Amino acid sequence: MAISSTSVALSIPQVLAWVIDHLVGSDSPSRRQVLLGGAIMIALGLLQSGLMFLRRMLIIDTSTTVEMTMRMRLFDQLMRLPLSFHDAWGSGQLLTRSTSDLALIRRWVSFGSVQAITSGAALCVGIFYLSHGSGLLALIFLASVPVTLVVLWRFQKKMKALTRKSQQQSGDLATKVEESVQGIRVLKALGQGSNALDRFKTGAAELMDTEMARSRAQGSTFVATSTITAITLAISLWVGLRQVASGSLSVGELTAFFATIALLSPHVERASQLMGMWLDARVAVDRHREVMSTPAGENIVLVNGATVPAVSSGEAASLTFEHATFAYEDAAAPVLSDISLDVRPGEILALVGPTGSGKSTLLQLLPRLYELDSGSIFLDEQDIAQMDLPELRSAMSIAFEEPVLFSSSVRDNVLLGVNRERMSEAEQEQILRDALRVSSSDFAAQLPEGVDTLIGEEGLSLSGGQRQRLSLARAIAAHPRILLLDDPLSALDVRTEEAVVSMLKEHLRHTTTLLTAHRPSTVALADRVALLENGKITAIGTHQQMMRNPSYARLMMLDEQKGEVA
Ligand SMILES: Nc1ncnc2c1ncn2[C@@H]1O[C@H](COP(=O)(O)OP(=O)(O)OP(=O)(O)O)[C@@H](O)[C@H]1O
Repeated sequence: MAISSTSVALSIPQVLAWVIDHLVGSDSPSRRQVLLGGAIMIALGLLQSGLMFLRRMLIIDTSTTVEMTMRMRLFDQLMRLPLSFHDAWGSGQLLTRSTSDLALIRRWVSFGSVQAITSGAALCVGIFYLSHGSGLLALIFLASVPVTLVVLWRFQKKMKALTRKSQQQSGDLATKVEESVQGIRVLKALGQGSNALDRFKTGAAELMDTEMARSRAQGSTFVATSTITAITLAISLWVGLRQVASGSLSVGELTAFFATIALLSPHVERASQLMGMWLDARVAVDRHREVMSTPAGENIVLVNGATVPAVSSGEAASLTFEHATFAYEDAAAPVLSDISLDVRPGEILALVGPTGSGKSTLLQLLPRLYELDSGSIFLDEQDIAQMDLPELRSAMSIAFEEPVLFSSSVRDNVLLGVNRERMSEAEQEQILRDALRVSSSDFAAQLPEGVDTLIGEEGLSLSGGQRQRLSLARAIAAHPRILLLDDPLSALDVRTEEAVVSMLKEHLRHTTTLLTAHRPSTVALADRVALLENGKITAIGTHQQMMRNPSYARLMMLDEQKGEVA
């Protein structure tokens, strides 16, 4: 459509030449000839408009589909990428890559690429028509093309670096906004709002400088290409008039030449703008590829509708660690080294150790949020490294130290890991009630709309303890074969903790549970305790046996004292 409409537009000057040479130049043009000339020009104009309309209609669907597909694939990739990737990337960078970068790509697909085709076609058809009239004039125009290309080549070299810088700075700025909004309470409480604003201003000013440099480069290139076009026109006019005077060119042909040039020059002048748009899209595609080409390895979410299996309940499983060693990326030393440990089916094992000893890390190795560097972990007799991730993860659920709730109802948050499709409403209701009861989340019934109250970022704010209890309810609701609890009761008062501990103990009889704990009252849940020090298990036994271990006794006593003070 683009090529057709451009060809039609460029054929109008040819009709104009015929009108001038045969009608204006003739002594007595017939009424029929005048009407025919006018009718042909109007018909061509209408045809061109119709083709342009179709061109726009056709590209809308394609460009929005391209954008949506890329966005979905990016989100899918983000879900699959390992935690080590997310640890290293700022959230703002991922945000801009999934929003504004994709909008730049859509702009190129829907407008830039079509414009490039239109300009290319215009130049080819235009040069054909120009050479048809006067070869010399066509040569003058052609001579300006390499000069324009050199200007554009220099422009794109400069512009590419600036475009990359600008998109990177936009991402950094988005990260700053995200962090400040997330940490708004800390900033306000510490009176750091103005400092945060200063940091933001610095980032915004840097982005503005880059954008100004881009605009300057674009502006000066526009001036340069326009000047080249103007000089070409001036030379053509001088040569053309001499040719008309000498009779080697008709007035109609000269008029057609200038009418054609008038149609071509916006394409040449707009070349820098088009190139800017192309570079925007190209850099955005490179940035998109950076995320997409990172090996994901997690076959868990599929764009085409396959769903992740929910947590499946079943027999409690045994867990065996054999010389498991793990180091975070770029860390000098392993966080966990040579861990060997047996957890029996249905056993509750507490991991106790000083802050930073690697307890949370050990829990996160089980669903393979991080992969072991050496050694193995067996679930029953199966090496988890050989298991399908969906199968492995459906055997367990985890409550993290930082309880995360989604913008949804209490019900949806608690039943997140439950396979609701295969359950009746009554069964779901029963599971929800049990999970809320065991986690002592009776406050949910008092919320404005009970368990249907919207919570999370866009809903009602809950206290730290309430969030922690709902997070615990979510972990236990699915009755997993293995339950991982990362200091699940740390935000609860002593009395609530006691109530939860006694109910949990009963509830977890058929679940293998690994929990991290600081307080003796939480350790009371466990059948056995493992002491983790500097990434190694240094002792294991029941709480009573372990109290003979001086390090363990010191840790427990310190925590008991803290509890009493509190
Ligand atoms: N995502 C991460 N990337 C790099 N290092 C990390 C990461 N998470 C934790 N660490 C480091 O690993 C070590 C162990 O952290 P971990 O959270 O497992 O300790 P912990 O025993 O659970 O501590 P706490 O009792 O305070 O929760 C710490 O030194 C920490 O700085």
